[in-house]
Amino acid sequence: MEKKKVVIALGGNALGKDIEEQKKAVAKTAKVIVDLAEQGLDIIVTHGNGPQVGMIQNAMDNLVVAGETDKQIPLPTSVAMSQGYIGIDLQNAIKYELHNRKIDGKVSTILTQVEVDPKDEAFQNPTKPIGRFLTKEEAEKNEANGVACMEDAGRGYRVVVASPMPMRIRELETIKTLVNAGHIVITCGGGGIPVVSDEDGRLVGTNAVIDKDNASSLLAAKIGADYLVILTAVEKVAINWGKEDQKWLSDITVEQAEEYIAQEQFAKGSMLPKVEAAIRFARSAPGRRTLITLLDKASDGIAGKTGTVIHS
Ligand SMILES: Nc1ncnc2c1ncn2[C@@H]1O[C@H](COP(=O)(O)OP(=O)(O)O)[C@@H](O)[C@H]1O
Ligand SMILES: NC(=O)OP(=O)(O)O
Repeated sequence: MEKKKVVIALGGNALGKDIEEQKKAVAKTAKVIVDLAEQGLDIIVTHGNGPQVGMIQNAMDNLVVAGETDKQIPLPTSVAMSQGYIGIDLQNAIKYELHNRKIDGKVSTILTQVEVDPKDEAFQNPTKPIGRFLTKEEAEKNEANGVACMEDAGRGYRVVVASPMPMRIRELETIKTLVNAGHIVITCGGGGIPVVSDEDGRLVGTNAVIDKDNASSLLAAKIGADYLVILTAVEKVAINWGKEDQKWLSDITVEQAEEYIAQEQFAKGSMLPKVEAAIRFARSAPGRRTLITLLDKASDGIAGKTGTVIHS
């Protein structure tokens, strides 16, 4: 019997806030991933890069400020860098966990390019938070210098960049080949390196950060996954989030999810893209389900004991 395929999308807390924290965080994340692999599931891992890509851009911009170069690093190049350094830590942590459990598993990280539509309206309306949280004063200073900022789900202000919808995963065939060969595959890091096709069919990076949950939903649909698991900083999705009458959701249909979206129950740039990604995945074929929960609760969630499941 064919093994069930699960796409696991890792949020910020699975990676830690800086390079030191990342080393520790991925060790814990790797245990969760290998637990699921041991249940006989084919695992494809994706991850975010919001804090990391902001940090890289900042570091690169500081080189310009320091006069060490006059060339700014394009955002898609920073996305590629984030895929590399997050991917290698994840890959090595999963490999080590497999080794500790005496499992002879294969793990690969794929630098993944994701095509977007250059006419996507998102290029005119930046919504993707990147980098660290800022104070209101820092955000206002950025705005005055032409750097868009936005309040992020009640947690502070952050720089925001364009986040077009992912259209096509260019390395899809490579991903399928490696999954079919039994690899745990790390792909679509940071939503994928955003590219557009030029007139000669060349792929050219474009200034954006694709939402990793949207990219994960597209990937899950295209590789025929059974389950999309979005691991984040909350055990369940809520309505009336942060209010006195907050209510956790365990199991909702896509129609109920759409009603809640219409009521603006989910914050833009954080929970909203997750729920929208889940809806698109559920609609891509019958029986497809998305679980949203905490990293530590992934196994319990897959066993139906916790988390929020969104289905047709
Ligand atoms: N309705 C909601 N229910 C639960 N969490 C919500 C809701 N609206 C906003 N959030 C926030 O969204 C966060 C998850 O989004 P985010 O931090 O962007 O995810 P990621 O883990 O992918 O980095 C939660 O930790 C919570 O603070
Ligand atoms: N690219 C992306 O969606 O990153 P986060 O999940 O860290 O926001």
